[in-house]
Amino acid sequence: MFHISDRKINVGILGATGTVGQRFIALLASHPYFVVRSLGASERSAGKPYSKVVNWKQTDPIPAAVRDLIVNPCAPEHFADCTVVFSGLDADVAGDIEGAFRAAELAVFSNAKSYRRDPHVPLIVPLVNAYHLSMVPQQRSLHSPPLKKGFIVTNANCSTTGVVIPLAALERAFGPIESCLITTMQAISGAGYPGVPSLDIFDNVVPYISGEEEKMEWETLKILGGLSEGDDGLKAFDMHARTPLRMSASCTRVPVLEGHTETVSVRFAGGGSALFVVQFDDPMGSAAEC
Ligand SMILES: NC(=O)C1=CN([C@@H]2O[C@H](COP(=O)(O)OP(=O)(O)OC[C@H]3O[C@@H](n4cnc5c(N)ncnc54)[C@H](OP(=O)(O)O)[C@@H]3O)[C@@H](O)[C@H]2O)C=CC1
Ligand SMILES: N[C@@H](CC(=O)OP(=O)(O)O)C(=O)O
Repeated sequence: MFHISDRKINVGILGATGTVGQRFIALLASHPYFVVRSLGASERSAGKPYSKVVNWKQTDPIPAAVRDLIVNPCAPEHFADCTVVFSGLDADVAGDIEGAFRAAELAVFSNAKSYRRDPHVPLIVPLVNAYHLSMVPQQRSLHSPPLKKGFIVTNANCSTTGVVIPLAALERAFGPIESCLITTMQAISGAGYPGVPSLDIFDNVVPYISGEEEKMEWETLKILGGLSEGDDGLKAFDMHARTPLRMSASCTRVPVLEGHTETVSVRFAGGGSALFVVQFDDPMGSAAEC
């Protein structure tokens, strides 16, 4: 009998020295079929052993399998052994680098925002819209030149991820939502390391996180909306167009180390409303509790 764990898949991590990259390494350390083969970071870290350049912030020690790996520059030729890369790159550089890895026929799963608005890139929260992965063949075929294996898939903003899970469940139970009002209380871990200055966050609530509100409003529509097909035969993300959804988010940062909280108020197109609180421990996407 075939067991998936019999088939090892070599993976690389881009941005391996950062907060998200470290979390990837910790999560993959005892994975049954992903094996971390290559680590990438900036020229500042490249050429040195991982343990010497990383400012390790996880509770468990650096896994033995990666401690002594020499960090590579983020160029596809250093990841020739890999079929998949997970990216925790700084968004300022993720666009070009992830694009080059896709063009080199690697499967790229990114945490950065750079491709989330791309009309051919799925923005996936697995419990909600895994079916959006059906966009991948079109993404490959429209690439110039067309690709056989390369593609990019992104995950969502952490606050978006936490809220779309209950929103999708509510829509399944009670029909389309027509308006949604969210207030977030986001932990400082979401801002990475060193993150928010202590004098700004200690004994305070910071009432604004740059770009966060727009991301929550836009990403929610892409994730909860379906797929439509145009006259040209191309698939498109319909952005909840069949039953328009008005989103309004207000994002704040609170002096909590880990765990975002959000209060959410929704009104259903068919009448009725709901008010709930969602709390999740891991900004990279653990299950939400309502
Ligand atoms: N989707 C989600 O839930 C979340 C997504 N994010 C996103 O993930 C990404 C990483 O965040 P975070 O880990 O906090 O960031 P960090 O600043 O901690 O890490 C950034 C990483 O990018 C690398 N890097 C920076 N510049 C370059 C370059 N020119 N070439 C190659 N590598 C480079 C750094 O390497 P070096 O150490 O050598 O400088 C480091 O490994 C961001 O885009 C962030 O917005 C973050 C939190 C949650
Ligand atoms: N903005 C989130 C983390 C983050 O980096 O989001 P994004 O992946 O959308 O850039 C926070 O500060 O808690």
